[in-house]
Amino acid sequence: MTLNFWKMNGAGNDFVMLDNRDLSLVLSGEVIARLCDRHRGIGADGLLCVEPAREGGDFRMRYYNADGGEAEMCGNGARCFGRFVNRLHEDGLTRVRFETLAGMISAEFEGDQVRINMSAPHGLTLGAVLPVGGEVLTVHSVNTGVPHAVVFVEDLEGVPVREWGAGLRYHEAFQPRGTNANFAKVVAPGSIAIRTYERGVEDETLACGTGMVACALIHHELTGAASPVSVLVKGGDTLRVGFTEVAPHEYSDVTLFGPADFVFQGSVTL
Ligand SMILES: N[C@H](CCC[C@H](N)C(=O)O)C(=O)O
Repeated sequence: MTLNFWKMNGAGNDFVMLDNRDLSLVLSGEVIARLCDRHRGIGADGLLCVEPAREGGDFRMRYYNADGGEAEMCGNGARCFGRFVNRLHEDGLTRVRFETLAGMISAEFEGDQVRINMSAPHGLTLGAVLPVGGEVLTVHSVNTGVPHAVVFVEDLEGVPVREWGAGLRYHEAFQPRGTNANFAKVVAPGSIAIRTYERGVEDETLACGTGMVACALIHHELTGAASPVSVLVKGGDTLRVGFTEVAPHEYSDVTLFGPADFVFQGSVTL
């Protein structure tokens, strides 16, 4: 089997992109993990497939983590997915709606920047006190398409992200599905910096879109910071998270605005 792919990058979170509109590709989790392997494959944090719509969208987005497991949603991946399907239509689209396991997502294009309208966040909780890695952390959580734990710290650079991240990712409080783990610090009101340990990558990534949204919403919850919140990620990009608080701890019109770049095109024969 020969796969023609694009490698794309959303603020440092990187992906293999496949056009499977004819549903001819049937890839096992093992093959996806091999494609994402940084030593034995192309190398990526995840893989996205374009599939035909089933529920009224323009397309269906399938997202798989680097370990080959399917996840409900990927914020950086959704921006790349939007640009990828636009490229498949000779960049003739201005807006695209796509189905995900987390609900309908839409993307609008501004050059190489993309604004996505996220699914409604849910399950927001504040202030759980959890033992992690020999420390006791104050942990907030919210599902922004996938589950996220959020810990605000003073010294972001000093956080043992792999140790604390894995500790939260596998913590009993977040089982059976586990969670992504984010560590954030306030740079200024409405401006935060974050680092993320991603479920299914099982390591820190240079950016996590759903994690940025989770941290921005928690920042608003804790400080009242207005929309949009600027989020500086490990890879050095700053993205914007917009939202409307429609009731206490309830949000609509949640958007994520940032880059989605084509890196290279290729083909692999398996
Ligand atoms: N690793 C996440 C999915 C990808 C999230 C991240 N890459 C993003 O940009 O939102 C999970 O399994 O919940």
